[in-house]
Amino acid sequence: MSVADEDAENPYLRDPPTDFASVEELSEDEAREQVELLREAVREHDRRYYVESEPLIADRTYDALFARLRDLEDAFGLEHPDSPTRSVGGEPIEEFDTVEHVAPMLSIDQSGEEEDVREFADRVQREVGDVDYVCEPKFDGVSMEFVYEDGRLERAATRGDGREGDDVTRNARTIGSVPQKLHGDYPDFLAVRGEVYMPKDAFQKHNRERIERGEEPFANPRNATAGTIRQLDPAVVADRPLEVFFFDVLEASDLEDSHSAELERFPEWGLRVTEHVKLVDDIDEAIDYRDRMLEARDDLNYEIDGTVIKVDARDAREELGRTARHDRYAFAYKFPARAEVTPIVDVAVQVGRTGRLTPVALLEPVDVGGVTVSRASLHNPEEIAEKNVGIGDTVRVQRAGDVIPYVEEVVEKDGEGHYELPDHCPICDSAVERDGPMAFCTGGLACDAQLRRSIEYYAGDDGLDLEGIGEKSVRQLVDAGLLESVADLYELDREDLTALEGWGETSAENVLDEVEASREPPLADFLSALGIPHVGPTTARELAREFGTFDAFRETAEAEPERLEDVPDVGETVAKQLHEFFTSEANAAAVGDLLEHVSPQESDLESGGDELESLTFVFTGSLEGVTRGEAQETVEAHGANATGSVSGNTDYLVVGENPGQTKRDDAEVNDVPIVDEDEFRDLLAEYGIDLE
Ligand SMILES: NC(=O)c1ccc[n+]([C@@H]2O[C@H](COP(=O)([O-])OP(=O)(O)OC[C@H]3O[C@@H](n4cnc5c(N)ncnc54)[C@H](O)[C@@H]3O)[C@@H](O)[C@H]2O)c1
Repeated sequence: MSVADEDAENPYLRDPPTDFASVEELSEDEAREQVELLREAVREHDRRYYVESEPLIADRTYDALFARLRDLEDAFGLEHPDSPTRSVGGEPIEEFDTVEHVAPMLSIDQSGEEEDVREFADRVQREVGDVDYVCEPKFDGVSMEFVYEDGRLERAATRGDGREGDDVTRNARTIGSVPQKLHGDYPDFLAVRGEVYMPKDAFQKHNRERIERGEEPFANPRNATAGTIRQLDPAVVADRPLEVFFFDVLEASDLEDSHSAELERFPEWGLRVTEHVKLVDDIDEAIDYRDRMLEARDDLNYEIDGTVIKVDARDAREELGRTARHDRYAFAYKFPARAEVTPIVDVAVQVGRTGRLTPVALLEPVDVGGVTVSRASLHNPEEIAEKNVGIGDTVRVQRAGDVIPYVEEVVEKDGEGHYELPDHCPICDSAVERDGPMAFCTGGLACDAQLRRSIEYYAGDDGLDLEGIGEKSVRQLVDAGLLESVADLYELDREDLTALEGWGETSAENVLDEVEASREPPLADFLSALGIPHVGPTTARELAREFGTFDAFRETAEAEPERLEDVPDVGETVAKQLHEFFTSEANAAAVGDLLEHVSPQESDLESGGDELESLTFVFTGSLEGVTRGEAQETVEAHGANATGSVSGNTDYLVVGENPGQTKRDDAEVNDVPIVDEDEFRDLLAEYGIDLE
């Protein structure tokens, strides 16, 4: 990418500005540069949104970037056929067959402003005269093409880039409202467009189950749908409740002469249509329709983000034509973002690494500062009682920085009383105990949630950073009975792993190599990996620096905890936590088991200088001659930071053998230089540092 400063991140990727200087204030060169950055960012946002289903920014922010790009292209004559303003959506993904659509699946021109809707109607009037419009809800789901030949479902595909999409027929067949066979007097060939979605109630239930199983919940029903339809295993899709509304004919061997006439036939053929379709004869009525739907929105069991106004007559549609991106016969009149006040639909309980229970409110999705929020923390039972929050209450939701949203206050009380935590753990059924304002599951590592989280932490960014061991694989390994403690990681063997679904020789080998390479971790990493409350990588580094060996540290923690307070970063609370941790029988046993397999190295954190100060390194894959932990320790000893994940603040990603894909992708997105081991050694040599 051609950015002036190679190390700078594209400013439109994360937290981009949405207020721009007027286009007249830019010189041509500035405009060109901004257009280039915007194109690159919009392409990346499209990929994250359509392909990964994990957008980085809110839709409103994306819309502002897109509009800016279009404005600049128009004002400076910079249109280009490869610009994202000239195409739709994302590329198809590799795992599915790519299929060409029967007819292009375009996007819809859209706005939340009444004056833009009127402008659309004026243009229609100018070009084709008076028309009737069909008004429909704009479903916020995933757009798909369904092809029926002789009444049989032959193919279902995602929109992809509008021309080609992913063939997800096997998944679509598991959706109850997608007929395998049409009824009545259907055309021999029929390609229809429909929107697949997850009903709101099913979404809440599904998210609750995910939270309680310790999985990451989906941000909103649209993401849940997109993530589900792209599952490789149709059984997973069948297990998740999806529905469809059909809303357009893409092509048919026998066409009606209006959209409304076609829609009327859909139910006759078994194609589900929303009951809210309305035929109107002028734009004022279409605007009224949108206002009424805005009021009805919360009563529907599916998400809508506006209404679509479509010219009814087929010949007028044809005459209006299309641009590369959208059909000119339709316009989406979007709803404004929701207010940050919303009802609590349900409460799920999350169990953390230390057994702490966190109640999570499941909300009707609501817009908070441009981000759709569908869950919010209720923190702890004391706070719930204080705020008197219960299921059904309407609450105000807040977000503070990156922290997960929380319920600030009740604005409308639905019933008496407040939510009470269960007295048994939802995962392992052990008794729940209160400790001050908080509640804990007493199951310890016998509780699957605590066990999984401890292992994930040990293997995670703040622990020993074992690539290939993350949330999904830990769940699989625990469910298969292969891990009953953190130490069991060191007992895994090839046969166990390759017998698991989705594991091949290579992935098994990589994980075993990672585990093997972690047998002599730097002391600081080992201390952090134990997951002792309040002891993260920074405190662990200070402790390692102070005590040098694990035994010296443990003895002090057990016998003279007050001495720990001499260490920077350690106060009375942390010293007490450390003492309690090492004097608990269960923890002592768990640490003892680990030490059978692992020998933390003596720390020499003090020995370096500060040559690498202000640099941040991330390592991935295995290096020759040294472990990743040792490489990290070396750069840290010389004043640099070594972190577990790549962000805009990373200076170098050092890539060894079998590197992780996510870190590489993140480095590319953030424009972080990627160096191999030789380059890394050369870089250190420039500072007179030898990697041994
Ligand atoms: N946050 C991000 O990074 C990001 C990235 C890309 C796109 N987006 C968002 O996606 C949207 C643009 O995506 P898009 O091009 O898919 O447009 P869109 O989803 O807003 O509108 C077009 C879609 O509307 C659907 N639709 C629903 N009901 C319909 C009906 N009754 N009739 C016709 N079509 C109907 C169609 O399936 C069609 O695909 C924007 O709102 C944008 O903010 C966000």
